[in-house]
Amino acid sequence: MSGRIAPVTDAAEAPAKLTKLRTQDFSLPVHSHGKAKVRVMKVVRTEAKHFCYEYSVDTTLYSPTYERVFTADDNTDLVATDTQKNTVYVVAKRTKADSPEQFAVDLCKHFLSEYSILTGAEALVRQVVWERAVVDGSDHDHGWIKRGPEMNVGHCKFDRDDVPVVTSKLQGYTIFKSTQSGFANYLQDKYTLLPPCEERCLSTEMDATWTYAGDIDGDCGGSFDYSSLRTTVVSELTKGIFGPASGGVFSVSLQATIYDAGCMVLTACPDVKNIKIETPNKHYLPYRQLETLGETFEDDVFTPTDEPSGTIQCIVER
Ligand SMILES: O=c1[nH]c(=O)c2[nH]c(=O)[nH]c2[nH]1
Repeated sequence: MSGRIAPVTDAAEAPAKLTKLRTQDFSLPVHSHGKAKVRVMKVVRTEAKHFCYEYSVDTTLYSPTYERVFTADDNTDLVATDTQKNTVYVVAKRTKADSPEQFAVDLCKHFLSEYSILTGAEALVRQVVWERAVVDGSDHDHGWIKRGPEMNVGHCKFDRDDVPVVTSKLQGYTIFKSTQSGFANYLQDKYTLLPPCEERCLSTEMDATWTYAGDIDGDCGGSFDYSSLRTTVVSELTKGIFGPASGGVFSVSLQATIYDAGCMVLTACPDVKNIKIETPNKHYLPYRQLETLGETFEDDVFTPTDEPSGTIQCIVER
């Protein structure tokens, strides 16, 4: 936005402005407008404890009528992207959402009920994960810590006269296994340098995206408890990758491990229709030069590398 605000002159008096240079019109099959990365922190204060929800929100609005904004210099009834930004704060004030999914549904619902010109609304809500601090073994009532790049993401696409379609994502869930992983029996040819191994470290910055099986209540999208479903999804993924706390589970490949974990999610969560798991395989390479330095490599000193990474992914569906 420019800092200079010129008064809007009466169109009848104003000299005509040159507004287009095109010599031909073409069709406009796709258009939308929205605001990206609106950051908001909502603090909920109860007598016993506080809760905090930090979000970065993208909104997108749809209306075929808005074609005229692109093609005919006509901004009539356009919900400005600045208004969309303000709406994020107003809905944050009013919402009872305790999940990014529910906040996304509430935002879409607000836009559709407020502006009849809209045929659809979309919200992408990325939640920064603040972890309650633990002091002397107890959960702190208002202290928080942020660890790692992890985000909880909720997405809602709500077309008028349809039901909201919600997708959930766990982004940047970064894990490391210091044993119980190997990789062998793969194709060996003249291009292969990697030695097979029965013992290695396994690490990934996982993204998991899941969709829901049943219809969401068209009125408010409130029929799923997204927050507790997410807790179950994350705990099944964690269990699937690491195995039991004592002893773990052996990973033959990242492929086999993420399929196993995906199946566990679908078994534990009947409301989840499918889950996409994306795992860049971050390699911890044995630092074998230790031997040249007079030390012995005993599966203990590694060089962390995340580039290049393997890109292992799958969708597991019921
Ligand atoms: O779990 C793995 N899967 C692969 O496909 C692969 N490829 C590779 O070089 N290392 C690994 N590890």
